[in-house]
Amino acid sequence: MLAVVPPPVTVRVPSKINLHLSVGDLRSDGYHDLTTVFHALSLTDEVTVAAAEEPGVEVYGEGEDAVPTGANNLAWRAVQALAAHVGKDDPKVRVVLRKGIPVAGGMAGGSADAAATLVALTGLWKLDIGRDELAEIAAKIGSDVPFALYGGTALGTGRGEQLVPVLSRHTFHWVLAFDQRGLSTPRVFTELDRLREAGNPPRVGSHAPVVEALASGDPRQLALLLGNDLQAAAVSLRPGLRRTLRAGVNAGALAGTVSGSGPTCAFLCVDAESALEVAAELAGAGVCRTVRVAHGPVPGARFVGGEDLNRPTPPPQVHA
Ligand SMILES: C[C@](O)(CO)[C@H](O)COP(=O)(O)OP(=O)(O)OC[C@H]1O[C@@H](n2ccc(N)nc2=O)[C@H](O)[C@@H]1O
Ligand SMILES: Nc1ncnc2c1ncn2[C@@H]1O[C@H](COP(=O)(O)OP(=O)(O)OP(=O)(O)O)[C@@H](O)[C@H]1O
Repeated sequence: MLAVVPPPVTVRVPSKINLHLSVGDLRSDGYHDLTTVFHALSLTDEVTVAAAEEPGVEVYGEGEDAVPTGANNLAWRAVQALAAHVGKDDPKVRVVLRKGIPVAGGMAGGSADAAATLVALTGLWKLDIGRDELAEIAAKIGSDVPFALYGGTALGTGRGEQLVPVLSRHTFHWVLAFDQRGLSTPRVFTELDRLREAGNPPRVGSHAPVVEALASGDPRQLALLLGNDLQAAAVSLRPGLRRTLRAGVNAGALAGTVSGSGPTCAFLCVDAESALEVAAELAGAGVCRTVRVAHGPVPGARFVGGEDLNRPTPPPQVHA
């Protein structure tokens, strides 16, 4: 009898920025308590999973050479975590990543791929597992993985894995400046600890005003409130980011912030038209590798129709 091979499954997954990121002290488990407002952006990765005799990971697109394809790829860790959860040993799966999210850019690209892989495998393996059960598996893979499952705008606490949705009435328009190289997340947290031991870098206040600004939907109000405790550490490790942040505001953005652990800078613009103008001017300013426009909030990891494993990666929008 012929075995029936299920068709490949593709999932699109958003990147994130942190509109507000307050970092507490170092915990005994090596993590820091956080309070953060996550915001999912339309800059996405696509993940296809397919049954295959030769299991493994393939990576195409943004930063493909910097992404491991072995057991430490976060997408492969998701395959193993879900397989263990449902008692499948030796999962025969091929995972194809089409990356649009910058690698080690502070936009949770690897976490996004892990979240997308979990969702895609529920389709491939026909599993009846809801988002909340997937989120528990996701949190074991990384602090940012659960948010990529839900998307939207959410308040994150704990390591960032405990989530509550936040009402956001408006589509906000962003310009993203990718840096030449990535930054290691643990290194940026360690640099913040060092800066705090040496002095008193500024700390962001409460997240409450950011939540109010999101409910009002006014980008000008939100722009005044963007804040990230990791920004001082990212700038300390990559001083050129100061120039990038200034250049975005000089180009007409309402405000700029380092995204998460950096080095990507996110600039909030008044509307879609302004974002295109800011992107064009920033691309010409010579302060970053590549510029993209994006909007948020957008939903979390979602199935995409029309499977084709050989589909090329979409071209970038604006180049520096
Ligand atoms: C900077 C953020 O992107 C903000 O959303 C996240 O906190 C980072 O999340 P992530 O990349 O999923 O991080 P994980 O893979 O969980 O952790 C990587 C490393 O970052 C540091 N880390 C991460 C999260 C956290 N709350 N405290 C930390 O100190 C730890 O050294 C940890 O070993
Ligand atoms: N699927 C993946 N995509 C990108 N990087 C991956 C992946 N799997 C493992 N990695 C490794 O993880 C490192 C961090 O990648 P990632 O792109 O998730 O960083 P990040 O966006 O700064 O993360 P975060 O914002 O969650 O801190 C990379 O340098 C790479 O070596």
